[in-house]
Amino acid sequence: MSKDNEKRLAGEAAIRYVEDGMVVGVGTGSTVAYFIDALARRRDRIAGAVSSSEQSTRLLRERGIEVLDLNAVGELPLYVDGADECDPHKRLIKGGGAALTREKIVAAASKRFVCIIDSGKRVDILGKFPLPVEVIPMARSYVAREIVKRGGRPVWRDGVVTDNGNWILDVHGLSIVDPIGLERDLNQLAGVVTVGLFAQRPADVVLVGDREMA
Ligand SMILES: O=C[C@H](O)[C@H](O)[C@H](O)COP(=O)(O)O
Repeated sequence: MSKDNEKRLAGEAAIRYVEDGMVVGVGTGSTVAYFIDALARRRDRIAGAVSSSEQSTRLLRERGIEVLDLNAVGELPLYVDGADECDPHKRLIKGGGAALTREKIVAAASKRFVCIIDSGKRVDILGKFPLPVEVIPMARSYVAREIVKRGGRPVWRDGVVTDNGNWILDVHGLSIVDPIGLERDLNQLAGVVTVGLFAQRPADVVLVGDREMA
C-alpha cells in the first residue's frame, strides 16, 4: 500500500476516538490533513478544535470547524497528530514541519494522544530522522556548539521561521538510545525553546494506517 494511502487510513481511523461534544486537539502535517477532512464530516457533533499551527488553523477554518484558544478550554480529552518517527514505546520525533512547539503544548494539555503514521515512520531506535530543535534566533550558534559536544551534527533549516518567530536546527547523526534523557538534557540549554522528542510525554495510541500498534 502506498505511503499516502496509509496516511489517509490513519487519519480516517483516528475519528473513532472522537466523541460527541468534544473539543479536539489537532496536530499538523500531511497525515493530519486527512484527519481534518474526516473531522469536517462530523463538525456539527464536536464543540470545536484547538490547533497546533497556523497551517492547521487555516485548514480547520476552511472546513468550517471552529478553532478555539487553548487558554479558554482547559484540559483536552483528545489530541490527534502525526510524527516523523515512532519507536516501539510510542516515543516520537516530531517537527519535520516546524510545528513542534505548539504541538508539544497541545499534547501536554491533552488526556489522550493518538498518533497517526504510515508504516515507514516506525523505527527501533529514534534518530535516523534528523531531530528538530526550535531555538531562539540569537542562540542558534551556541545551541549548535552544545549539540556538537553531544555528538550531533546540527544543520540550520535556513529560511524557515516557526509560527513563534524562531529558528530550527535539524540534528543529524544521533542514535537516541535514551530519548527521555536527551529530551531533558537539550531542553535545559539556554535558548532552546522545544526539542522535537516526545519521550517524556509519548503517544498513548499509535495508528499505523488503520491498525493500532501494540
Ligand atoms: O512539525 C510537524 C509535525 O510534527 C508533523 O506531525 C510531522 O512532521 C509529520 O508530518 P507528516 O504527517 O506530514 O509526515
